[in-house]
Amino acid sequence: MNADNPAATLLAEMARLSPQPLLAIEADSGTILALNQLARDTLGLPNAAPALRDLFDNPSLARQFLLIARNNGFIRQFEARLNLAGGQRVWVLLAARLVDLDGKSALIVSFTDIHERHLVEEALRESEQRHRRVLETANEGYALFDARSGELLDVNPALCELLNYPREQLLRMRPDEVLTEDSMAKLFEQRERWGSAASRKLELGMRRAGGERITVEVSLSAVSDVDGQITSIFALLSDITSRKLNEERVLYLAFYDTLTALPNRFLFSEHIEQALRQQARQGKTLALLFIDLDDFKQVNDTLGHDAGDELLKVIAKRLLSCVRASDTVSRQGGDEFMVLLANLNGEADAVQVAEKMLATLDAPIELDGQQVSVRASIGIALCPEHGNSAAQLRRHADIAMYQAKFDGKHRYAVYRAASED
Ligand SMILES: Nc1nc2c(ncn2[C@@H]2O[C@H](COP(=O)(O)OP(=O)(O)OP(=O)(O)O)[C@@H](O)[C@H]2O)c(=O)[nH]1
Repeated sequence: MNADNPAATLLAEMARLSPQPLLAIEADSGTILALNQLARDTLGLPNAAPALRDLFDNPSLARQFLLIARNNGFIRQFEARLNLAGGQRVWVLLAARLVDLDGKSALIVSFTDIHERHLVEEALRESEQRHRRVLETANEGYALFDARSGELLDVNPALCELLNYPREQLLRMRPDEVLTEDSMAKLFEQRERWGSAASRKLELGMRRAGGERITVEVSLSAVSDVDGQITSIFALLSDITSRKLNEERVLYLAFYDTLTALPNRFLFSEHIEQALRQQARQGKTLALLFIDLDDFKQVNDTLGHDAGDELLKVIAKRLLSCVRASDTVSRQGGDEFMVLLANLNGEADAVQVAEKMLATLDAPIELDGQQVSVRASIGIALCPEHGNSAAQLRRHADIAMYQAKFDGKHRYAVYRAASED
């Protein structure tokens, strides 16, 4: 112990025992004046200590460090990479305080090894930047929104383009300004059930700036905090409007007649099966009416095929006007239509509809300035009287229709067992 200056001896002893590396540096030149054993070992310095700038792997950072310390009198946190013993270069967090040393400014400097943390943070920063670059250049729209308020937190350029809004405007908008009402309800329902799954796919309707409606496929992923609470939702959106329209078109073509927009043969068969099941439960009468236009060929031959098409469309509308919403009018092909009447009390009800159809069709139709008159023959088959299957009913309505043609056209005929011969 230094008997002349016990306090100095104590300080020297404290510095020796400190778990922190400590250095005393001349504030102007950066020359190292003293350092504790831990600093000496960590930095691998010889007894003749070099200047601070030799310790920094970036000398301009060393200059900056000294400047700040001199100006502020202290530095709480300063990240730098130091050259350590054995040639290692390690990230450290430096702290410093300016002190007066016999009229000269000196700095007491300590540092903590943060190499691992720094590398992890750097990797995170890089990965964040990579992800951001992917999102910035992606064709898919991206949105991050608050799980509780639904507020949009982030969007990428593809989403701005998809919805046709500038980024700043989009970020200020409420979800219900871009989502349709049903889609809002769908999303809300999802939110209630978020806990059960980490990600979901939904089809949602959206409105672009200007009002155009689009359909998007949205993949939603929940983002949780350390306590497992869902804080935000990450959404990737792709425009599937044209795919949906194509699907709808394909479905439409499969089930509907493009000329008249009536159900086609295939969809009509489905309706018959359904009606037969209902008939079996309720026991009411079901009627199948087979309608074939009379002498339609003449219309085509005299006025042309396009006029014939127009006529078929008018006839479809007129037939529809004769039935209830729960009945089905279909076009089977050519000039043949079939109508399914459900929940009848008996034959008389079916006959009444057939008579109404004949009368309605009778009214002249104007085509290209000409008055055209179209008539039809109708065959009627009833369930259960004339059969319990779609095939039987079709066959018997067909036979009855030919009976009507045979009897002079422009009339209806109800199937009679004898007429099968
Ligand atoms: N314009 C038009 N004509 C069609 C279409 N499909 C079939 N046709 C025509 O409809 C006519 C049907 O004739 P048919 O049922 O055989 O005979 P019809 O002249 O109606 O005589 P009857 O049935 O005996 O009263 C034919 O000339 C077909 O070419 C169509 O989609 N559009």
